[in-house]
Amino acid sequence: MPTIAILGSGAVGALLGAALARGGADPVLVTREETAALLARAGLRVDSPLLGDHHVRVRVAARLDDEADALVVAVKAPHLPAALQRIRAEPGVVVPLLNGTEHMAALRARFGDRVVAGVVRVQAHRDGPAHVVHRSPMLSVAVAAPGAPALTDALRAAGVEVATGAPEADVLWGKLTRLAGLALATTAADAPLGDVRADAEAVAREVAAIAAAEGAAVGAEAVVAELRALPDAASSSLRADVGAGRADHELDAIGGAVLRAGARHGLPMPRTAALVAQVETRAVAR
Ligand SMILES: NC(=O)C1=CN([C@@H]2O[C@H](COP(=O)(O)OP(=O)(O)OC[C@H]3O[C@@H](n4cnc5c(N)ncnc54)[C@H](OP(=O)(O)O)[C@@H]3O)[C@@H](O)[C@H]2O)C=CC1
Ligand SMILES: CC(C)(CO)C(=O)C(=O)O
Repeated sequence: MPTIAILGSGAVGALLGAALARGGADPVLVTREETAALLARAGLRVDSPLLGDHHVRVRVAARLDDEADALVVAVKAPHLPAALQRIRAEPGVVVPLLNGTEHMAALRARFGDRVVAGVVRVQAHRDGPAHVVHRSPMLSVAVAAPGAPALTDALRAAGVEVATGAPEADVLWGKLTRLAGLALATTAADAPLGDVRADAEAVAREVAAIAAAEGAAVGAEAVVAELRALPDAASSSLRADVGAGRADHELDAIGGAVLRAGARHGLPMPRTAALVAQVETRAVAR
């Protein structure tokens, strides 16, 4: 059985850890000391329309000292440098599931070409450190070429939908193009998608142009059609984080990364820039 470590025991890390544990794998969640102690004592409560509502025990540690076949990285971007200090071993493959693109360089500086891009599609949040709430049955992971079979075989066995083999740019920019409009428009207005569809679609078109410049096969109209198919009530974790006054929101990893890439390619990003500025104002005011 491959050894899988997950850095971060939040919404994504805990949900995948719970799925893997229930699927018969023996993952270890690497997380902060206090959280590790609590999870070791109390285990993890999961409310999930996909996995069922259950209580599960998952191994936890505050550091990864032992070899692992795969390391999943599931912390928010602002915590990445500090969280990486906990990884003292050299995992066989490292698959980050962060939103954004710029974490790839930081991870490659540490782990070299063992880093394989990944993204997760899920709507989940934590209700305290030992309780994860999965809000819809969607849970899918995409891992770019050359893949990470030690991880993806175990995820499939645990019932998680997995796609593999697409080029890295398609995986990262495909997710960011789908996310940026939804995240920036809902957060800038502090409103659900139904109230801000025009902004979300305008940003998606601007980001799709960057994705194309980055060599990703991401069709603007396909993304806009997906946005149109989302319910009016759809929202984003960026909106939830900024609304809750969390300092570790991912505006820079999402909007900042998009604007920097736009500047690199000389592409105008007027709607994205305006929404990023509005979110910054909201975040500072809290
Ligand atoms: N939630 C979602 O629905 C989705 C999230 N994502 C992406 O997944 C990534 C993770 O998000 P999410 O799981 O929601 O985030 P959460 O805030 O729920 O969880 C983050 C986890 O990181 C841990 N952490 C923070 N600092 C450190 C540190 N120094 N050392 C070890 N662990 C640390 C936190 O620990 P502690 O428990 O102690 O606070 C927490 O367990 C983000 O990039 C997000 O954009 C992508 C798609 C959907
Ligand atoms: C849009 C969503 C829920 C898709 O996974 C997401 O990634 C986020 O809000 O951060």
